[in-house]
Amino acid sequence: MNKVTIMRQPAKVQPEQAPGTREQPVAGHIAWQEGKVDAAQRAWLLGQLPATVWLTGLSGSGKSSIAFELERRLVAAGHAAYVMDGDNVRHGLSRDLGFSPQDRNENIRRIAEVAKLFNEAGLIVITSFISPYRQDRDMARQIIGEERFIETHLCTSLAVCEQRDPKGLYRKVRSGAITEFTGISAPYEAPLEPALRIDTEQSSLAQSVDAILHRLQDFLGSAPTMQAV
Ligand SMILES: Nc1ncnc2c1ncn2[C@@H]1O[C@H](COP(=O)(O)OS(=O)(=O)O)[C@@H](OP(=O)(O)O)[C@H]1O
Ligand SMILES: Nc1ncnc2c1ncn2[C@@H]1O[C@H](COP(=O)(O)OP(=O)(O)O)[C@@H](O)[C@H]1O
Repeated sequence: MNKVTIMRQPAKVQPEQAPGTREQPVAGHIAWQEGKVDAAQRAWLLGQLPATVWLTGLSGSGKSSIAFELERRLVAAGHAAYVMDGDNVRHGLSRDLGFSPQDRNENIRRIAEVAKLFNEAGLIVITSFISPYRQDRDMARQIIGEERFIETHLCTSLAVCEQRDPKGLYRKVRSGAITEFTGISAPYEAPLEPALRIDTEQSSLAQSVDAILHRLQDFLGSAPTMQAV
């Protein structure tokens, strides 16, 4: 088999997490299996470094609109990107979960683990979840890895979100048809030091996406070169 030498190791590529160093202990009799392709080779193949743009904000703050436009712009520029969106994930992966703090925690844990796998496959992942609890976002950061985690707070005010009410949910909340609704009858804990903070009342969709693309520049630059010897 050819031995592969990475000529320029990309700064952001993280070593694989060693088994046994995980936060949660894995069940006994399960051994970590090493693959034969590493993160640097995938980066070379795709011409990008993986990252997760973690959008967080109230319902109606613009998460889905920004996520799908960012994905469109990235793919149009030749990048491998994928959106994980709250409503869509709750149709499948998290269809058994509701909106209690415990269920939201499990939802975010699952999403973070999937985002990590997609990052390991080399993709740029855009997640679009309210993710209202600081502790849950910190868990996601830990699972995905600090270097790859770009926390982006859409800080659009509750008043503006409620005025937009794109799905008519706030109206239903006010009539009592929906309980535990973030921002009204359930908390939203704003990030203290996000990588990016965007108020979609002040920034247009295009300006918001431009700001995230700017922050992603280091990941989209030239890929490391690889030489087979
Ligand atoms: N009680 C309650 N609170 C908040 N949101 C609710 C609720 N019930 C339904 N919805 C709809 O579910 C979407 C949020 O799901 P998420 O997976 O992003 O939520 S969380 O991150 O687990 O808190 C959310 O999507 P967005 O409006 O895009 O934010 C709503 O459409
Ligand atoms: N600058 C903006 N960025 C994103 N969405 C905006 C902006 N200005 C107005 N909107 C509108 O606000 C609504 C946001 O809804 P959505 O993207 O579904 O938010 P969320 O996913 O956070 O619930 C959409 O109807 C969108 O057209």
